[in-house]
Amino acid sequence: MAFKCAVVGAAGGIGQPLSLLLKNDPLVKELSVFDVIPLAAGVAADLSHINTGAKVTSHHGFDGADIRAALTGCDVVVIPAGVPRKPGMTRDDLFKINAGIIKGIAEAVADACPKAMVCVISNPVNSTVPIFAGVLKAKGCFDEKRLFGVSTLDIVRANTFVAELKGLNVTDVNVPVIGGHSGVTIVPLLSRTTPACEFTQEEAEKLTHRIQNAGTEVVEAKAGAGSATLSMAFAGARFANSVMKAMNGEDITECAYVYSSIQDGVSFFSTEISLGKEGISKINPIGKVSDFEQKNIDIATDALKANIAAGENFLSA
Ligand SMILES: NC(=O)C1=CN([C@@H]2O[C@H](COP(=O)(O)OP(=O)(O)OC[C@H]3O[C@@H](n4cnc5c(N)ncnc54)[C@H](O)[C@@H]3O)[C@@H](O)[C@H]2O)C=CC1
Ligand SMILES: O=C([O-])CC(=O)C(=O)O
Repeated sequence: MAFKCAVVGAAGGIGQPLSLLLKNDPLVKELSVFDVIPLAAGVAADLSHINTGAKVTSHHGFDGADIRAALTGCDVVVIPAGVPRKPGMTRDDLFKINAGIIKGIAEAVADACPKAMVCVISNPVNSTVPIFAGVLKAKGCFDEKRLFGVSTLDIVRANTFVAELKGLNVTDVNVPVIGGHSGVTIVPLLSRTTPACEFTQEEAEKLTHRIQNAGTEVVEAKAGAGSATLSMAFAGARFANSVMKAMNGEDITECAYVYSSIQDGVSFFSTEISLGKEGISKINPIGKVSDFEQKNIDIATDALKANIAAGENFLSA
């Protein structure tokens, strides 16, 4: 079975290559391209000339009716809408603008496609996902199995950096990355790398630091012109494809930042999740970790408490 998939923020740096990758995904039967800016129509016209199966439709505009029309009938909604970082900013500095953007999109999802699988890319993910959940709860349609904060780029990066260091074929490597998606909340579980790898303490510390700061590496390299777009499009398309494969009955495991009671003290956390026809079928426990990783999990949990509270307070203000 193939699905109707929307990209919200489709004219942006991530949105355009993400839409391209989804247009090329055989599991997408219709690609609904949405952005507030009129460029969405041009992106859709461009994509529509590609001879793959997905039919392309497009909507744009600031009127709530436009986004609701784009979302109607969608099975999967992927959201890279909102402002990216510039050098010197943290992801939390984006909260002021992106919190409001995410709230509006969540209201539209609740009205137009409350049963869709929702994949939130917009930063700060640690706070935008709690905001999304809060809006759906208020609208009476929150299904914790269908809301995902996309942290896949952290896994993609960890796999790449470990393969480079250990001389492995990168497509064989899998490093679970748990916690959240910013700075110290990003916790790679190098001890659980497959295929099994040994790391010295120095290697583990250096790799962890690089994975936690990889977003900043790109922000600085782009020198004011934005943050990761191409690697994020790749990661977002991989995650959406995993969700759709699971909707078709395949057993799939991915890490994602979700509503979870796995970690004491926080209501959202990323661990490995099993995906099925109805979204999350199981949230896997953290499992065995090294002392270094446990210390990082504790630091991440403290930081996440504040990020989640910021999201919840935004809605109650
Ligand atoms: N989760 C992750 O791993 C990553 C997240 N990001 C985040 O993704 C977001 C987007 O980044 P870029 O594509 O580089 O930014 P961009 O500025 O190039 O594109 C954002 C797009 O969102 C659109 N937009 C703004 N408000 C909207 C609304 N209410 N509805 C629909 N579209 C709207 C804009 O018109 C623009 O086309 C940023 O918040 C960034 O921090 C970026 C990289 C990785
Ligand atoms: O660093 C940023 O601002 C964008 C992002 O989330 C990433 O690249 O991981």
